Amino acid sequence: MFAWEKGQLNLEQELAITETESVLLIACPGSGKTRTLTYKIAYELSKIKSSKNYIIAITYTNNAADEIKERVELLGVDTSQLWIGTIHSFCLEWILRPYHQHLDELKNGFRVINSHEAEVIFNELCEPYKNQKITYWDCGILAKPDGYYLTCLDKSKQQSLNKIVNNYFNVLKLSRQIDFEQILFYAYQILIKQPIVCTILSKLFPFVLIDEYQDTKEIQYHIISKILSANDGKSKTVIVGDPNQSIYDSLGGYPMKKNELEMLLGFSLKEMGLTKNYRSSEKITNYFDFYKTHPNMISPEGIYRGYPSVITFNNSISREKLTDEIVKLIKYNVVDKGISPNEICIVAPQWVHLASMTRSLMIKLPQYSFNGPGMTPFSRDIDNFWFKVSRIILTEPSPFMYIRRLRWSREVLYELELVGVNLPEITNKTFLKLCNSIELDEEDGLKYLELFFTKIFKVLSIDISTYPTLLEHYNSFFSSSRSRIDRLKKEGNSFVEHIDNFRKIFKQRDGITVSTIHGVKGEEYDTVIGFALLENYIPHFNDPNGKINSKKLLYVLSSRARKNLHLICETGRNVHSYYRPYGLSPTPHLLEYKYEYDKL
Ligand SMILES: Nc1ncnc2c1ncn2[C@@H]1O[C@H](COP(=O)(O)OP(=O)(O)OP(=O)(O)O)[C@@H](O)[C@H]1O
Repeated sequence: MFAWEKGQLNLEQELAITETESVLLIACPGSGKTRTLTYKIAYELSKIKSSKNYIIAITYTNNAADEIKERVELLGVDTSQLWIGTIHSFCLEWILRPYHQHLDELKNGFRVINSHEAEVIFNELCEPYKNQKITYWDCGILAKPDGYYLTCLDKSKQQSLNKIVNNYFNVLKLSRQIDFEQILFYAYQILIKQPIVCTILSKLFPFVLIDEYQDTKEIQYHIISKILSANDGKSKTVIVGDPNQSIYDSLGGYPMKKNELEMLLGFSLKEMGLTKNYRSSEKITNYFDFYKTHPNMISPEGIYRGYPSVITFNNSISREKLTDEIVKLIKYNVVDKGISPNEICIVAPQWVHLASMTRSLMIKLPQYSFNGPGMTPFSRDIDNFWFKVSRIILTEPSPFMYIRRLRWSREVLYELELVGVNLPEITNKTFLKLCNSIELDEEDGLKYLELFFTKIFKVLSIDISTYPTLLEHYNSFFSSSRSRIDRLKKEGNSFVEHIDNFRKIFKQRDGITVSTIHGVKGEEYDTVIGFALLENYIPHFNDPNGKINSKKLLYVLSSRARKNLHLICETGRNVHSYYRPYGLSPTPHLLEYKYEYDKL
């Protein structure tokens, strides 16, 4: 049985790990959820009785899956019976690929399109609706157990949108393609039409862990419950998350109530909690407590508990002086407070505010490097074969990255095997060695990758044009990257094409981070600087649950900080001479909170 040394876990964490019944684990920010999940997975792996069983862990992002998997490996546990990934990967790997023939819509094969490809189709279909101002951005679709729903709240557009979405589905059907929402929808259809699939899967999985349940969609709860409920409660689960940090309401994510979950699962859940915050100072924990929307216990216990935090609020700075104000705060934190630039994060509610801010800061602070948004030359399209190869090509062969790159190599070889490429001589180690041995003198990132791909596949004697899946993925990878780069260049990011910028995507945190609130979910920094904290952005102007969602966003933003927190509501954004002469007002919850902020 997997065991740990005394002091590595607190009592709450230990109880959650050793509990033999199914658990709903409510974890406050910074409570060591990742550590607890890592040990829980290792513990469950060590309890496995049959070589046919798998421990399943569903994470919100592929990055989280990578991080948890590596941490389990570092604990020295054999992970060959661990499957970890997002719900989309889970549905593809365990339901759609093995059982697609049970569904008329998929029985002749299918290909998953990425968001860029979906955008291209929608852009064309929206053309005739230009005068109604309907664009791709209105075409959000949410899969629910009983069908697809539009996410656009503007009722006047809905009739046209229904037509567009119908046409979109027809285009996909004709080309035997499916998108991300359809992955979930069809997976669920297979489970309800073929209960035997649920039975088979439930017998394979003695334990299923669901992370970030507060951002889980209704159909995802149904998919997991259908499987778990098929084993008369013998398959156990831990469902973990924090209802206070549920910020994906607009995408259909919500923390399902315990009794509803139990109804779906057909068995009861023991409610447990992680209440000790190891991240922030007492001052910061007390500050963000105001924004909670669900009652919870939280007690600061970490090494920064007594840190003399500085919390500031500025609602008088003008938009013109905003960059200078942020420069001042960065210098204050680095020079006066001794905080490393890597530990500073600048956050705003929307991407649009961040791209220009990153550029201005890069000019004013050339001595620091910035990890800004909108600089990524290709999307993290984790299901694309060439994206998987790129991860290996664009990362350095360092001891620190070895385990990760070896796993990526294994994934690449597995994908090749799936499409019918036979490489009996090549192991993950030899594939990695081969990638490490190739040297190219090319500065343009896309050309570099093209040349690299050609070289590797020449050495392996693989003609990709004879493998339709590889070719489709190749075209999709390059066309979506090209259009992304063109857009970024038009916006003024001239460095975006350079190979060094491509390499940055997979680098560990390096420099000051600039991100949205949604983007910093799960992360932690010594100092957090938030700006554009204004009505219409927090909450979003068309959010029907705006009041509560605004609190949740402020909760997530403030709870990322270990030491210092700076909140800015600049004046002069979206000025309207009659009804908004000073621009948008600060987010109402910030004004409501009568906190005694520090003065700098
Ligand atoms: N038992 C423990 N003793 C001391 N430190 C701990 C313990 N467990 C976790 N930590 C530390 O607490 C910090 C926060 O942990 P983690 O990032 O896992 O939080 P989290 O619960 O996922 O937070 P959030 O939900 O806000 O993203 C980490 O630096 C971690 O090393």
